[in-house]
Amino acid sequence: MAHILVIGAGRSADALIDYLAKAVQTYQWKMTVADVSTDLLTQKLAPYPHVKTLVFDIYNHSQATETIAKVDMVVSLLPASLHAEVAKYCLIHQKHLLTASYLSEEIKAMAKDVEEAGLIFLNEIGLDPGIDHMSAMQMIDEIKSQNGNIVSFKSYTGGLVAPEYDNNPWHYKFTWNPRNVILAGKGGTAQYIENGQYKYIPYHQLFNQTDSLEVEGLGKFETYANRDSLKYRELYGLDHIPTMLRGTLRGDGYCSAWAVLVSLGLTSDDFEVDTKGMTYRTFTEAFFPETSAQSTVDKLASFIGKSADHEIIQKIAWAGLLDDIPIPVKGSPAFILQHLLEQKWKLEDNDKDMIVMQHQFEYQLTNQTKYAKTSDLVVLGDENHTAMAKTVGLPLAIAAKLILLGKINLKGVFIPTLKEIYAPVMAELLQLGIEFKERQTQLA
Ligand SMILES: NC(=O)c1ccc[n+]([C@@H]2O[C@H](COP(=O)([O-])OP(=O)(O)OC[C@H]3O[C@@H](n4cnc5c(N)ncnc54)[C@H](O)[C@@H]3O)[C@@H](O)[C@H]2O)c1
Ligand SMILES: N[C@@H](CCCCN[C@@H](CCC(=O)O)C(=O)O)C(=O)O
Repeated sequence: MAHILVIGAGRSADALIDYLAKAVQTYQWKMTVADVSTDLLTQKLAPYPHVKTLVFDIYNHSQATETIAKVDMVVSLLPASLHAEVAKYCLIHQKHLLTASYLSEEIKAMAKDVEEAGLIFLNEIGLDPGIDHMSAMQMIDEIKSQNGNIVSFKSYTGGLVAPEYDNNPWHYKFTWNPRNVILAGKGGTAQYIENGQYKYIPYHQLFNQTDSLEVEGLGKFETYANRDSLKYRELYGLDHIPTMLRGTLRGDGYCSAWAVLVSLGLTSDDFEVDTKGMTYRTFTEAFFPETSAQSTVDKLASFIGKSADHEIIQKIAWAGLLDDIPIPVKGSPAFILQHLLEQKWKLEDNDKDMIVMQHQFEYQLTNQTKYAKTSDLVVLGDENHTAMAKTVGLPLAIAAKLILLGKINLKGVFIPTLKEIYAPVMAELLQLGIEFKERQTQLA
C-alpha cells in the first residue's frame, strides 16, 4: 500500500491535500500530512479523518529519519530553502520527492544518485514554475511539429487578487509564502535576451525596468523580469532563440512604489533593526538621506523627487509605513515590512484571488509566413481553494498520483518539460477546469 507524506500544510497546500486525500481513498493508499504548526494541521485536515497528521520539524533529525523511512513518496511544500534537507533524507531512504520549487543546485547535484536508486525527484511542478513550463512546452512542441521556427517567447505569471476584491492601492494581497514576495528578485541578477541582446537587471533596478501587457477582459498589468530566463532556452529546446523572457505580473503602480521601498533599503535582510521605541514612521525615516524637509511625507517626496500627493507616497502611507504606531517585532527591515504587510495585504476570508498567465510566441513557418500566438490562463479562487493553491497543488498532486500508478516512469532529477510528464498532467488539469485560451494572428 503506497504511503504519501506531504510536508508543509501552508497556503499553497490546500488543493493538493484535497486531491490526494481523495486519491488515497480511491487507490487504497495511505497519506500523512506533516507540519510544525499543530493549529494548521488541526484546521486543515479536519475534513479528512482518514489522513494522518504529524506535528513535525524537518530539522528534528530522528523524527525526519523515522518519518521519511516509512513512506514511499514525499511531497514537500516547505519553504523552498528546506527542500534540500528533505531531499537528503529521500535519497538515504530511497523515496520519491516532488516539489513546486525551483530546482536547487543541491538537488541537481543528486541527479546521478537519484537515477541509480531508481527514484524520481520532480521539481518546478507548481504554477510558476510549473504550469508555465508545461503549457509552454505543449505549445513549443506543437509549433515545432509544424516545422515552425520560434523567434520570440515571453511568458508572464501573476498571483494577484481577483478584480472584485481588489480594494487596496497596491492591487495586491498575499496568497502564498509572504517572505518570498517581500524578497522577490533578491536571489540574483535577472537575465533574459531580447532581439539577440543579453539583458541583465540587478536587484536594485528590477522594479524600475518594467513593461506592461494587456490581458483580454482584465486590462493592463505591469511586468518585471523573473530570475534567469536564459537557462530555460536550453531546457525548452529553444537554444538559439533571440528573444526569451519569463516575467512576473503586478497591478498598475505596484512596481514603481515597490522600487522606492527597495531603494530605501526596506527589503534588506542582512541586519537587524533595534525597534525599541521605534514606530513605523521613525523606522522609515531612518532610511532617508539627510534633507532639509520637515515632515516625513516631505522627506519621502524629496527622496523620490515627486510631489507629496504622488500615488507612490499614497501607497506607502496606505501600507502604514508612515504611521506613528510602535513596531511590535524585531528583525531585519524585510522582516518588519513583512510583518506590517501581512496585516495590510491579508487575503480576508471572503476574498478571492486570481492567477493570470500569458505566453506570447512569435514564429515563422518554412513558407516564411510569420505568426504571433498568445495563450492566456485566468484562474479564480473559489470558496474551497485559492487560485494559487489550485494551480500550485493540482499539478503536484496529479504528478504524485501518476508516479505512484507507474504512468510517469522516469528516473532521475527532472522539471516538467518532458512530454511524458506535461502531457498527462496538463490533460488532467484541463479536466479540472485549468484551461488556456489561445489566439493566433498572421504577422506582416
Ligand atoms: N511553483 C509555484 O508556483 C509556487 C507557488 C507558491 C508556492 N510555491 C512554493 O511552495 C512551497 C509552499 O508555499 P506556501 O505558499 O504554502 O508557503 P507557506 O509559508 O504558507 O507554508 C509553508 C509551511 O511550511 C511549514 N514549515 C516551515 N518550516 C517548517 C519546518 N522546519 N518543518 C516542518 N514544517 C515547516 C510552515 O508551518 C507552513 O505551514 C514553498 O516552497 C513555495 O516557495 C511554489
Ligand atoms: N511570479 C508570480 C507567481 C509566483 C508563484 C510562486 N513561485 C515562487 C517559487 C519559489 C520556489 O518555491 O522556488 C517564486 O518565488 O517565484 C508572482 O510572483 O506573482
